[in-house]
Amino acid sequence: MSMPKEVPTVGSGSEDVHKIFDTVLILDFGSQYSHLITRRLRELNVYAEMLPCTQKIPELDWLPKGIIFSGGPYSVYADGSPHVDPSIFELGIPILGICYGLQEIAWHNGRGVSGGDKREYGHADLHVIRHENNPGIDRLFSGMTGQIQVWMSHGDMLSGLPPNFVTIASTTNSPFAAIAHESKPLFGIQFHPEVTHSPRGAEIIKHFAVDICKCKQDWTMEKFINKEIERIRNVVGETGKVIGAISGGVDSTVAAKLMHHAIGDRFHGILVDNGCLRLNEAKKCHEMLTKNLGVNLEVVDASEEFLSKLKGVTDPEKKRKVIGNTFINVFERKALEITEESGIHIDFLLQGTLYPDNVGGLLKDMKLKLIEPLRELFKDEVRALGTLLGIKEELVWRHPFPGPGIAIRVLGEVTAEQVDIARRADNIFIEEIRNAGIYREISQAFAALLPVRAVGVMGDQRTYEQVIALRAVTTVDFMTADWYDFDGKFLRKVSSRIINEVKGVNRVVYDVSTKPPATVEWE
Ligand SMILES: Nc1ncnc2c1ncn2[C@@H]1O[C@H](COP(=O)(O)OP(=O)(O)OP(=O)(O)O)[C@@H](O)[C@H]1O
Ligand SMILES: O=c1[nH]c(=O)c2[nH+]cn([C@@H]3O[C@H](COP(=O)(O)O)[C@@H](O)[C@H]3O)c2[nH]1
Ligand SMILES: NC(=O)CC[C@H](N)C(=O)O
Ligand SMILES: [Mg+2]
Repeated sequence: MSMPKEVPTVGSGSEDVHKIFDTVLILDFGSQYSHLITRRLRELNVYAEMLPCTQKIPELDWLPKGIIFSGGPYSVYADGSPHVDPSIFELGIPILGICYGLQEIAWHNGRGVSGGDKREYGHADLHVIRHENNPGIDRLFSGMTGQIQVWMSHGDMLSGLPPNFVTIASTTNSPFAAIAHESKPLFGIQFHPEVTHSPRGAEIIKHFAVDICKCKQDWTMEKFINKEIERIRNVVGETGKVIGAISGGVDSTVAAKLMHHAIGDRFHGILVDNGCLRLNEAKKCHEMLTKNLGVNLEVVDASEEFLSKLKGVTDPEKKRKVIGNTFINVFERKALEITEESGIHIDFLLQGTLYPDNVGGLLKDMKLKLIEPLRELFKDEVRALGTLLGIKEELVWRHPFPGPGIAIRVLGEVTAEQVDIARRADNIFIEEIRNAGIYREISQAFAALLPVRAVGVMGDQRTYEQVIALRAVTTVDFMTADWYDFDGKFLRKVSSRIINEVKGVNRVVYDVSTKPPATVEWE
């Protein structure tokens, strides 16, 4: 569940934004799809924000035009399960409950929810029930009649209709699959309209946000840029300085450009060479960002520090922790150094965090406050933003590269020698993908170095060397992914180049696993 963050953060969502845009507030009960609700609303050009489910509306300094309760992994009737502040139902603001959210509405409005006999996961046929004699009560389903396909993921269900509610849709397993209050703007649906598996889900969300909540559809990327630049200027003040964690990846590049627009040279980007970057990455990024984007960027070579801390570490999560903590140490040291040199105190650290990124726990002890201008956005929105800001296509369409870098692509212990092997193989793979003109068709590609040795023969000599696994996937959102179907000739060429050019490798394999059950990365 999204809990309030442990670090002070100044993401989007200062009070002024609510003066400009009508806002739908999503109260998050921890569903894996909560952020997709925000996403669907923004596709309608409706501004949306998500807060923890326990948020009390009177404590906000703005009022949402509508509220959506997300789904969640809990059961409303269980001890300790999360609940909204009950006064929320008295505000007169339209509410839509999704899955757990529906159950929460029923639970607060005097009706039981219980474990059903049958769980419903996957597709279901929803029978829409029209109410000719009660016009408007079924307007969530305007223009829909008969059966529509929806996607379900629940085990609990309403054991009856709460007083003053009517049923507006049902399925064979859920007699109260959608309900509406007779006089108040309260709606609940058992299915998930936010996932693409509910083909008419976006329409249902539109009916709620636009027809029921009367939200204006005026949220655009251009407005986002202006709002964000103004917000950054307000937060940072006229003389404040910001340092930025810049990796050369899409997200931090776009964030840096935005920051540069907002405060110019008072922004100081820092690219940390953690010893696990791609081949010549630090140098290439430095050139691209300073020359093409005019961003003030310094490369800090901390590779020895990172590699020495990674010594003996083989567990993937431990690698991430070590690297995350070392990043923080480097940034804090750097901030102090700049303060000592210039006498200007540095309060802020810019990060290219996106909506679906999970930055959790790591930053607990950090003294710098985070500025995360892209916190609200998804990858494709960031690419659209980058394009609007005039960033070159080559940069905007780079494949994502994880913060821990090659450290999680060298399976087992990370040493400079192992990173070097993986990095050289990776470089050949990506080079050939670019030469073949298929870079944009692939969402992400890389080489991983396996910690096993295999027997081979090279120039009549027996070899006993390591294996490179190539991975290339296509995906929309990185939640699910498919392997890319290269032709044999291409793979033959890459394999031959890697085995010939990269010392220490005598075998290349291609990973043909989908996500799920595999992940994109090998660690
Ligand atoms: N080597 C690095 N030096 C400085 N900051 C870094 C480095 N690696 C990652 N970061 C910070 O961590 C954030 C998260 O990394 P992430 O890989 O998700 O984003 P990105 O590198 O900006 O974009 P992309 O997803 O395209 O790789 C970055 O936006 C950046 O702020
Ligand atoms: O910044 C990052 N730090 C990490 O620790 C990390 N682990 C995975 N990834 C990236 O997330 C996407 C999905 O990866 P998985 O299928 O392996 O979880 C892919 O794009 C991965 O590259 C990371 N990015
Ligand atoms: N996806 C959900 O919101 C599930 C809600 C509840 N835990 C159920 O199983 O019915
Ligand atoms: Mg990256």
